[in-house]
Amino acid sequence: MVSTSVRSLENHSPAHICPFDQACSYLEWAGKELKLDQGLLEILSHPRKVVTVSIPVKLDDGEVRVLAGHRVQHSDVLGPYKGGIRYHPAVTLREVSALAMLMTWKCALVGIPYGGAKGGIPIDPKRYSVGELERISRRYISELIKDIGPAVDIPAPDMGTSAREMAWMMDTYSVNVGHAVPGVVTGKPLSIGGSRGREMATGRGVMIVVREALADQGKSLVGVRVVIQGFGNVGCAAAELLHQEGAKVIAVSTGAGGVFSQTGLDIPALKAYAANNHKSVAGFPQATPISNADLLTLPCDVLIPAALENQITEENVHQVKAQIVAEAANGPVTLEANLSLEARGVTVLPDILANAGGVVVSYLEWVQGLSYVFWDEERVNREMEHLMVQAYRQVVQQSKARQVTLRLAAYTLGVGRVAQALTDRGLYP
Ligand SMILES: NC(=O)C1=CN([C@@H]2O[C@H](COP(=O)(O)OP(=O)(O)OC[C@H]3O[C@@H](n4cnc5c(N)ncnc54)[C@H](O)[C@@H]3O)[C@@H](O)[C@H]2O)C=CC1
Ligand SMILES: O=C(O)CCC(=O)C(=O)O
Repeated sequence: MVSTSVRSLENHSPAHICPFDQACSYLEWAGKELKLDQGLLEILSHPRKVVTVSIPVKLDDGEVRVLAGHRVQHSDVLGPYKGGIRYHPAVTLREVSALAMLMTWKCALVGIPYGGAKGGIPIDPKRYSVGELERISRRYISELIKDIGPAVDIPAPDMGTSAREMAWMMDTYSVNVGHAVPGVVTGKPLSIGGSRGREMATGRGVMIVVREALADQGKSLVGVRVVIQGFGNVGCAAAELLHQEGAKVIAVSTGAGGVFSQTGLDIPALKAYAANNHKSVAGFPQATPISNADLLTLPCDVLIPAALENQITEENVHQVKAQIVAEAANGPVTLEANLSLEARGVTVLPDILANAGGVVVSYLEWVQGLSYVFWDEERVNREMEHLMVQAYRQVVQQSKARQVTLRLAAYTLGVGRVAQALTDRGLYP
């Protein structure tokens, strides 16, 4: 099974592990378990549409730079394409294609009526001024104007983007079509139709599935030792909520390094420190510095990679000491490392389940916007928790029924539902 259009591209991913090959391997694995036809798998392994646009931008010093902006629409069988936009130097078309495919299985798994997409621009946003980022975001969306829309493709934040970029994108789209269209993006500020609870949603979803997995082992979150790689939107929210629930977050990191405390970090203080320290946790008092590599191998109960893909690989998997690995990031554990963890009895909560809280609240934001009725945060959190716990239970049930790990259970549910819809719609055979 080869997706020639995307696979023919060169791979520049960290650790030389191609995220798109990984995503196709997971698809193949699920397809084999489900005994899906090869032709059906062939369709599912190809993104429906791959768009790369040029983004000319005039920098503050007058230099003109032309950036590449990608948007990959993997599947719209279940509904409009849905997925975040990433600003990170390691963005490639292969990476975006892999992440788009994951979005398809994720939305199907949690039962929301969306397909999967992802976007990205290979830039380090820290190296651009706010004005430059605004010009880049607006031009990117202008170039994609015919490819997105509230019933077509709905972007959202991912690494390196936030409500601020979503507001620029919503405004650019709206100005182009001549009226306000809040439903074109999710993860917007509250002032223009954002949803309460979206900012914390992905981290909250991570906390919920970790809590459920611990409960299935007869444990609670209280006193559980947690290590988190990444302290951005997802990692910081997960740390805060786990801390509130009584877990002991003993180490966290950002790209600039991490901090460790055997007795548990003061997360509210660390959050305030990072906010005043260019989003970095390095140098936080009352904690010991730790490298990102050492952080991943700390003795702990729960390890939460919440940054980039391919962080736990064949190289370091044997040093991982956690009992539960919750994939808050997309694709942080490679296929081989995942098999090794599962063989050792480590519970791996797969990305398409563990980090689905974000897209679930994006869906709730879209629903609120389309119905012009906005909910309080308690209601948003309650609806999200219901969908997350339901998805977790279905994955556990599938895992028991098929005698497979949680990852394969989640993938068979997600892939199976898309395959069923494709067949019911008459798109296959
Ligand atoms: N924002 C969202 O709603 C969702 C995000 N995700 C995934 O979660 C992950 C994190 O996304 P966000 O928190 O939104 O991004 P973010 O940009 O807000 O934060 C990323 C964090 O990772 C850190 N980081 C970057 N490179 C690192 C490295 N080499 N080692 C350690 N830390 C590093 C950054 O310093 C930052 O703390 C990504 O994989 C993303 O796809 C998944 C679902 C939804
Ligand atoms: O909120 C969304 O629509 C997408 C979030 C996302 O990019 C992800 O779940 O990886």
